Amino acid sequence: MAVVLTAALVTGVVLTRRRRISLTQKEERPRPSGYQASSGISLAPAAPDATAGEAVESAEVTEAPVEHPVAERTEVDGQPGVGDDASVPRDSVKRGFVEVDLPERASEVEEIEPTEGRLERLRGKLSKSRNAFGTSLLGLLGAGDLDEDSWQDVEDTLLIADLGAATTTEIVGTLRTKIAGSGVRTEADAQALLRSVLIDALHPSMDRTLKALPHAGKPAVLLVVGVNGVGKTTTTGKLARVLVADGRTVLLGAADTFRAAAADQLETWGKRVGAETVRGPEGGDPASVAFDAVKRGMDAGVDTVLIDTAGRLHTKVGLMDELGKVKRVIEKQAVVDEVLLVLDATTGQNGLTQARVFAEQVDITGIVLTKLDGTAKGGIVFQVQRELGVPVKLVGLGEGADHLAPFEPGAFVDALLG
Ligand SMILES: Nc1nc2c(ncn2[C@@H]2O[C@H](COP(=O)(O)OP(=O)(O)OP(=O)(O)O)[C@@H](O)[C@H]2O)c(=O)[nH]1
Repeated sequence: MAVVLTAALVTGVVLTRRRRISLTQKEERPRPSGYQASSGISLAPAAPDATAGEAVESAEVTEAPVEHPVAERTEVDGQPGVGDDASVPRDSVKRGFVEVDLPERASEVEEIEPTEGRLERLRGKLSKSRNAFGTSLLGLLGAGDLDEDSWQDVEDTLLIADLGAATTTEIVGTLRTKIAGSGVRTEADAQALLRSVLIDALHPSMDRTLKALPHAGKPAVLLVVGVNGVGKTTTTGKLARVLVADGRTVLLGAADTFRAAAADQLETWGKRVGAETVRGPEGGDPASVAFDAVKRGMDAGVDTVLIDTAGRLHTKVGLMDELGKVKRVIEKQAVVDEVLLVLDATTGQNGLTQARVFAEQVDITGIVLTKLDGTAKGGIVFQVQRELGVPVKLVGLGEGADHLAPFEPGAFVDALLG
């Protein structure tokens, strides 16, 4: 009796539990409305209005029956089958080689952003300089009558933004004279005045064209120099892209023989735009690599040879002499059209010291100011041109492959003033 009762009790408990379990509602997962990649990236169709027509066309293409070379098909119903279940008998004619059109060879060369209007497009990258510079200056000048303290603030703002003492004194002097003469009543007046004074201080008449086109049947040769880590290799690579985008053929010379990684880095940039890179053995003579690169460039008939040199501390006399040698050796067979000095805008005054020493060693024809995106001291542009009498030709505004812009005083000042 006890056994029967126990058995009935156990069966009852189990049935109750089962019922309870079966009563628990299965959690319904929301059904994805479209295709969901397993990595969690949600894929969405393109914006409807812009590509509506295309979307319809492609849908039609997808639904159209796929054409098979019917004559050569052996299966008839398209269903898989094995052994005796196969829809195609074993002894039927075997499927032969079917010619399939291969897709056109994918180009390894990347799309390059047009160079025109880059400074305008990248103006947001100058936001640090704009905040430290334009915003406060406009606030001060637009406030109406300026007392001595306000003028002191204007001066301080320019100095903090790295315009240097001489440029600052000049700009403040001009502003004072012009404001005394015409008066500034609104912020718009202040903006217009400041704009014209700053543009003038950037010497807009300086020749900023990059001498990078072939002449007398020989390629243009550009030498890229500067201290370590300023962005020489990156700039050389970005410059190659600018030229290729313009339809030019380019050859790169890796005259940085100190670091194999530097030559690898340059070669990678070259591959991305389909440009050949000439490099030498690690620790080899950079002048000889530069010579070989120019020779190869002439033989191959390219438009431009870009030579990236090793970063050298301007305080090391031997290395600076070596730079002079690189240039002289190239000149045995071709003219060096540009010597571009790359300066890191974030280093401020130190950049100027470097510039002076490099200028003593080789004739600098243009300055590339890199990393302007990472500093509030965009004013260095004013100073470096004044000190060297050499135009800033290009500015680096980021690590992106196309973050190199031609320097245009008007667009630059507009970006600073917001
Ligand atoms: N934010 C920013 N970074 C830059 C810019 N230009 C270069 N860089 C970065 O600066 C670093 C150094 O650049 P490199 O091109 O290797 O410098 P380098 O002068 O060739 O260096 P060495 O060969 O060691 O002398 C890299 O991380 C670049 O991505 C720029 O305009 N903006």
